[in-house]
Amino acid sequence: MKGRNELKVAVLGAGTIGGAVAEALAPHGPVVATRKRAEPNPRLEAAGVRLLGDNGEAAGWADLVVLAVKPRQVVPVLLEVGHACAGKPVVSFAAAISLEILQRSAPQARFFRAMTNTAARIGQAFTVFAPGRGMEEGDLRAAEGLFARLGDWQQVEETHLDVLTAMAGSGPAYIYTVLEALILGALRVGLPRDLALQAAAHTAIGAAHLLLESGEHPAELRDQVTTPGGVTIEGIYELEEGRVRTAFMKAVCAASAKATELAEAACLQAEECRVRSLQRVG
Ligand SMILES: NC(=O)C1=CN([C@@H]2O[C@H](COP(=O)(O)OP(=O)(O)OC[C@H]3O[C@@H](n4cnc5c(N)ncnc54)[C@H](O)[C@@H]3O)[C@@H](O)[C@H]2O)C=CC1
Ligand SMILES: O=C(O)[C@@H]1CCC=N1
Repeated sequence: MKGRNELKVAVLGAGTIGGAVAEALAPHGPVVATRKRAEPNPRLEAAGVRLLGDNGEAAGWADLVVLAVKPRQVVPVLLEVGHACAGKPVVSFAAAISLEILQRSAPQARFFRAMTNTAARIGQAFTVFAPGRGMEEGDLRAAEGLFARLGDWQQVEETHLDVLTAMAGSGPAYIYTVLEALILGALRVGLPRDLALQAAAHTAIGAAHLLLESGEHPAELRDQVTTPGGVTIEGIYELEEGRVRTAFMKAVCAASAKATELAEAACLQAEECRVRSLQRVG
């Protein structure tokens, strides 16, 4: 494989995640993207992304293919473009679609199964990935180069990907729920809207950086804020009454269980698609 800067990348499915990936990569090398309807997309075009209407043409042109269609579209798209992906690394960002399904749908391609989040749009995502079988020299470097454009990244065991989908992939939705609630609380007391938003967002950023940089446990860091008989403990007391920690634990468990359920449904769908395509050939 060539170094990332010379790689031609095709993003199949330039929606929320595919669009973010295409935008992040375009300043550093040639990128084409496809969508279901290839209508003009000024934002992607301004970023230098060329839109194509044909997945096979896009994949055939590329050195590295990114798959960012909805999970139910993954197998049909791979059956459509498998020949054009032959001998190439393919990065799938689809939730719940296992390496086994990816590899069986396009056996001649080499797959990475990855999960990222919407902060990829500004290069601040956390991306996790597991490589499939048969990687060639340079594949890992090319994929890591791509993930680095999206933010921080880490290689993980595939078995962790469903729960990481519920954490790193879905996570921004939970954080926005918290931030929205904090803003609403401040509005209720009468803080101006913009000031409430700035205070909530910057406080979340600072708290997350301190957690990563200090290496201290979140409970320890929370304790440092909580003055005996002071202000914070009144807020913490209300949160505990609302069983907020239980609610978040249940949220991650439920989302993770859903990812596993989707993975099981995806296996059945993959089998149905394969049978239908074999019947068409026969
Ligand atoms: N939205 C999120 O926060 C995250 C989503 N993902 C995964 O990324 C994938 C895409 O999700 P979103 O970006 O949210 O969906 P989306 O609906 O915004 O984007 C999907 C795109 O695929 C296009 N598309 C549909 N059928 C196609 C086909 N046959 N050929 C080419 N393009 C086609 C659609 O036109 C659309 O632009 C999913 O598999 C999801 O699990 C992963 C991480 C986070
Ligand atoms: O909700 C979903 O299924 C996707 C996967 C992670 C974030 N969004």
